Amino acid sequence: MIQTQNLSKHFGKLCALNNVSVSLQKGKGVSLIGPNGSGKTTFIKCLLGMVIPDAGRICFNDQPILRDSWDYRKQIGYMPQIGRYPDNMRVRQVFDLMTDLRKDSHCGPLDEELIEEFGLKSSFDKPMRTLSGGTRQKVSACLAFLFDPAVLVLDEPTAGLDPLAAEALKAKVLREQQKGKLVLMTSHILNDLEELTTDVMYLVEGDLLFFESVENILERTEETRFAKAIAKIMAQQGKISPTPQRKTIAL
Ligand SMILES: Nc1ncnc2c1ncn2[C@@H]1O[C@H](COP(=O)(O)OP(=O)(O)OP(=O)(O)O)[C@@H](O)[C@H]1O
Repeated sequence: MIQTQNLSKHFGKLCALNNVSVSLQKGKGVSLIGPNGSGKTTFIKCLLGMVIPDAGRICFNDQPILRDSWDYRKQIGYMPQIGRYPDNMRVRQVFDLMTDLRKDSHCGPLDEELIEEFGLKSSFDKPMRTLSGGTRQKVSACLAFLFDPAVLVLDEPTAGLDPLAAEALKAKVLREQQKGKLVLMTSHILNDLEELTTDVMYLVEGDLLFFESVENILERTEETRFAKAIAKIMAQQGKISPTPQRKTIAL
């Protein structure tokens, strides 16, 4: 569904992504894991066309993504780490605006399941600037699912959500995955990823350390729990490079 080949991105001298090649398939729950600053958000933004890679190729449904051909993005629902919205717009207006922008390309029914489950309609008349951080996250989550996209990209989806809302979101992600959608997500809360993950994409300092199924990871770490297995890998990784020297390029 999504393939990257030798994807690289530098910010000045800093190498944020270094020759990353992966294949993300439909029906999978891919967790993008790695220490702070390892390139997770940069990778996601490259897929979404929000960051332009310096080198490499991205294919969506076997078609290479070319500059200025953004149509594929309609098939991706994106929940950003921090959702930014016009402060004075009411929640209802944000949803109306998004629906209006998509009315020519989206003809199926809107997926309002999460709006109902979060009870978000009770906040529909509130201006965005007055929302709590968690409610703002709920708006971002509901928008990501609204147009029933084939791919969901969720950057720290449960951060700031109360436990009930986090569980509702996880159950929704699982249902969509079971329908055959591809879900790519990041989180530092490994327990939140446990039920949703089929494969792990592990980045360190812009390098893809491994892309591996959960079964393989459990087997090679001799652990039964996903969170423990990943923590073990992270600890080993920390021992290998206790004072990480970020790769830079000579300009
Ligand atoms: N626009 C930018 N300009 C300069 N440097 C950037 C920019 N965006 C990201 N970086 C740098 O690239 C590196 C990778 O950042 P990125 O946000 O992709 O990491 P991350 O793995 O998502 O981190 P976190 O877990 O903290 O969210 C970091 O060193 C970051 O400071």
